[in-house]
Amino acid sequence: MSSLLHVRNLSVQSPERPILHDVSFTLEAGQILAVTGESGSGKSTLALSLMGLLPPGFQAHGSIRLEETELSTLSEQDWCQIRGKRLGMVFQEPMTALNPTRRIGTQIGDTFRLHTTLSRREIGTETRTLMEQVGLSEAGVSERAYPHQLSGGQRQRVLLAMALACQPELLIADEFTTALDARTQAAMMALVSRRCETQGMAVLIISHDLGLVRRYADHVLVMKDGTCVEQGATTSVFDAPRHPYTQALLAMSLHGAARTPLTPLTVFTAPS
Ligand SMILES: Nc1ncnc2c1ncn2[C@@H]1O[C@H](COP(=O)(O)OP(=O)(O)OP(=O)(O)O)[C@@H](O)[C@H]1O
Repeated sequence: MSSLLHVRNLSVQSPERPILHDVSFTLEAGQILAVTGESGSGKSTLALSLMGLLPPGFQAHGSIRLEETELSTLSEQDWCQIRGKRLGMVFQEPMTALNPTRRIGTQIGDTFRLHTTLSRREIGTETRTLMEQVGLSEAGVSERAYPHQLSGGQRQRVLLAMALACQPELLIADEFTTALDARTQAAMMALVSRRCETQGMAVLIISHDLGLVRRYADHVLVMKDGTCVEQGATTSVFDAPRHPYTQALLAMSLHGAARTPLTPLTVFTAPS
């Protein structure tokens, strides 16, 4: 079976220095891959590369294939056909991603207006269905509400609704549950997992919360200094980590530091 996402030898250079070095991995439909590692290890840069959203001046080399589409060579016009439709995205800070002057129902509907030919009436129905699925309706949130009238968790649900609207093949989620309470986090992850099971959506989730990674991810990729130091099935990596850095990360999480951003660890590796 060929993979949904196929990343080969991805390297990224900022105007000042190399940021990612030769990162390779695959992700199958219906699976959740968690990318973890200390702050500054390049996790967000990896996510931005996959979405064609690297900052100006950054250069990427290598191959990123979404099924048959090579993403690394797409024009900006082609990217607009893929983002929001085949690739859904959710980030940690919902306030910057939402337009403060527009009602949330309109913003969720925008995704349909941009990527489908649904009628106004159908978009209204789809928007209400999505709001139910992400738990906004149950919380009494109206589609006529503005972002500032919502809690952080509710705004994050709006973003998730927008990301899921067009039933993307791949959802990229960068620390999107980090600021949420445990109950909301579990509800959001349950929804995402359900989409993986029922629609075969694949998820690349960036998280430093090793409890969440262990609970939801099928596979895990551990980053350090822009390099993937270890990857594999979550159970294998957690039960028998091979790299000293992964061993140190797991040991640290056992001591209760899992939900705070991971600060650089000093890991002494025997010279090879
Ligand atoms: N816009 C930018 N310009 C220059 N350097 C950047 C920029 N964005 C990120 N970097 C650098 O790239 C490296 C990787 O950053 P990145 O945000 O990808 O790490 P991260 O693992 O996601 O960290 P965190 O967990 O803190 O979000 C860091 O050294 C950072 O300083």
